[in-house]
Amino acid sequence: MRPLRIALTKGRLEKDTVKMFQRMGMDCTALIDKGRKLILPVGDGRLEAVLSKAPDVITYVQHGVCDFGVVGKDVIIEHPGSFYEVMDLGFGKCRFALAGPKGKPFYGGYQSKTIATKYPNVARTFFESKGMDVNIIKIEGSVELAPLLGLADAIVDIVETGSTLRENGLEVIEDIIPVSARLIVNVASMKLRKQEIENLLGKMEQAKEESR
Ligand SMILES: Nc1ncnc2c1ncn2[C@@H]1O[C@H](COP(=O)(O)OP(=O)(O)OP(=O)(O)O)[C@@H](O)[C@H]1O
Ligand SMILES: O=P(O)(O)OC[C@H]1O[C@H](OP(=O)(O)OP(=O)(O)O)[C@H](O)[C@@H]1O
Repeated sequence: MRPLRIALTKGRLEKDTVKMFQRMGMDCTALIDKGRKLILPVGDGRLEAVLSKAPDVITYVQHGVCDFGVVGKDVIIEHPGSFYEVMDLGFGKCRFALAGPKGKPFYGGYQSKTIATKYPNVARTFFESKGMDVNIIKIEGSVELAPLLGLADAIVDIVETGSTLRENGLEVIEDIIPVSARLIVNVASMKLRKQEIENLLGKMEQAKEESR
């Protein structure tokens, strides 16, 4: 049988996952010294990590080529799919917020607003819940630029410390929803490799408790 495969969101969440694996007593040398390699053994070789972009983590888990995935709740909300979301991993904590130029009232006025975001579904759902009709423009990164350049009235984006907003003359208008990293599991793997998966989940829970 092939090793259990876990798809990791490259970057921030990958680093926090390595720390979690280390607390679980797993050898992460290959993951740390990975160079440009994208599939790496973890621990004794019964687990391998696949490094990918966040939305692709969901794609690989949903198709069953990876048994697990570590992905932000932000990405799960934006790209819903069929998989089990089994654990809040307790890292990658941030929140979705509506933000705009400091001191400039957002609500009110008759003209419909333009919102820039990397998360159009999240933004649409948020404004629908308020009964507000807005124009949404998809931006791929550094969304804070859009109001500065006059493209948008406000943004819906991830906020952690608030420094990116502050340093660019923006402020939170309203918090939307808290976000953290989640462990997702393929539906068939959960049945077919139940014992191995439950074993690993137990160790992850323990590592999470230890990090508190
Ligand atoms: N400032 C932040 N603080 C904490 N967690 C964050 C922060 N920004 C993003 N995240 C979480 O980490 C995940 C990965 O973010 P990361 O910035 O590493 O990649 P990305 O922005 O999605 O992709 P890219 O490689 O295109 O920048 C996000 O989906 C979110 O859950
Ligand atoms: O509140 P803060 O602590 O400043 O963090 C928030 C910033 O972090 C994320 O950006 P990221 O670094 O992922 O860059 P990108 O969105 O441009 O890829 C997010 O999109 C914000 O820009």
